[in-house]
Parts: sequence; C-alpha cells; structure tokens
Amino acid sequence: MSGISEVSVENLVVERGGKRVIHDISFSVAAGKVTTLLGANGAGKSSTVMAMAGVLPRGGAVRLGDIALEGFVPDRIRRAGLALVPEGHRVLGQLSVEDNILVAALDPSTAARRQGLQRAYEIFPELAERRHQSASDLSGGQKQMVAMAQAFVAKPRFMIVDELSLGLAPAVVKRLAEALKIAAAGGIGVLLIEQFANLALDLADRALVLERGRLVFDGPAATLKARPDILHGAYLAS
Ligand SMILES: Nc1ncnc2c1ncn2[C@@H]1O[C@H](COP(=O)(O)OP(=O)(O)OP(=O)(O)O)[C@@H](O)[C@H]1O
Repeated sequence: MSGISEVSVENLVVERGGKRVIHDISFSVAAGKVTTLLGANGAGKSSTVMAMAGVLPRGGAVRLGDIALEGFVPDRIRRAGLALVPEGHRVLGQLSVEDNILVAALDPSTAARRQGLQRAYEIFPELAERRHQSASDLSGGQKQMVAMAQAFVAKPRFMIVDELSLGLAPAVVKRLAEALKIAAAGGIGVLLIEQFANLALDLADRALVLERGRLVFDGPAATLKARPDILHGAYLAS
C-alpha cells in the first residue's frame, strides 16, 4: 500500500468542559496491524481518537508517517489517510446504501467511485444486495457495515473504529471483526475501541490501556491477555 508505517501520537492532551481528560499520552499505531485501545467507561478512549481525527481540539502532536497533522480539519485528516468510524453507526437515513457509501468517496471520478464501491461490496456482500435500499431500513449491524464501508471507500492508510460491537448481535460482530482483519492484512493500520476486551485482544496484535486519561499499558495483545490483573485494575479504577 503506502510507505507510511505508523501513526504516532506524542504527548497528547485533551480538555473537555474545562477539565483535562487526556494527560500527556504517547503511542503509535502500526500499518498492517490491529491495535486495540481499552479502558473503562470515561477513561478517555473516544476523546483520544476524536482528537486524533481532528474532531476535538488537542495539545501534542499526531503524525501520519512524516506528515504532522497540525491544525488540520477532520476532512483534511481523512484525505491524508486517517479515517474515523465514529461511535454509534450513524448513516444518512434518507439516502440509499450505495449513496451513503459514495458520499464518503474522496475521488469523484467515475472509475474511482466504481472501484470504491466494488471494494466495499467485496468486504460486505450483504450491502451489495441492499444497495438501493434506504439506509434507514437497515439493521444496526448493517448500518455499522455502511459506516465502515464509508471509511474503506476513502482508501485509508489508517482506520479508527470507535466501538465496533456496541449493541450488535454476536454473529454480525464476527463479520465486522473479519472485515478489520482483511483491512489489516491489506496493509491498513487499525485502531480499535471495543467494549468486549476478549474479542478485541483476540483480534489485535497490540493493546493500549487507558486509565483516567493516562496510558497504563502499551504492549503485545498476547501479553495483556496473559495479565488480566492489568485490565481488571484499569476497569476497576473508573
Ligand atoms: N461532551 C463532553 N463534555 C465534557 N466532558 C466530556 C464530554 N464527553 C466526555 N466527557 C468526559 O471526558 C472523559 C473521557 O470520556 P470519553 O468519552 O473519552 O471516555 P471513553 O473511554 O470513550 O468512555 P465511553 O466508553 O463511556 O465512551 C470523561 O470524564 C467524560 O465524562
């Protein structure tokens, strides 16, 4: 894919409602790997990724390879190659499935749009079957597929998924997890927030654990799986 090997976050600080919620954290997300960001409710997972994607103001640096994403608005960050699938699998209900995917395409040429759709439908064939259906008629799982297809159609180098499985049935979660594996195998660096730590650790190569806005673990997912005390500590600390 690209020569960009990682997204790096350095000394990230985020404030919300006048309160510091992320305290000077640094980590990186490697291309072609799944990294999971874990932590209790309110630990700061969404704040971290929203700041990375330019949705929330921040202190510190976020770099895509050598490109400093300083002062970039969310659309420019997406164009640089970092796509965010926000929490809540929101879609444009009045548009068809296909139009939902196409509004997210960055290259307006017919060939690029056709290719983008083809890629999205290869990953999620169930969306191809429903391409002309109104997105408001989809199930929660299918809406999450549309939200992920909107990220894929932009040909990202890195993709952040905020809450993959929230409120979804296990069978569909399995499909969504497979799609992330395919994305990583194709060279995309994935940063995954997921409430079910076991699911996330099975998928991930690396893991990060946030506790009250501070990073308390950064290492191989397998190490964290073997050390449930670290995770329990972080979840109990909330
Ligand atoms: N809109 C907001 N205004 C002010 N403070 C906020 C806002 N949203 C979140 N916070 C606070 O920021 C901190 C981090 O929240 P954040 O949503 O990033 O955590 P999280 O780990 O993603 O949790 P969750 O799993 O509940 O989404 C919490 O203390 C939360 O109360």
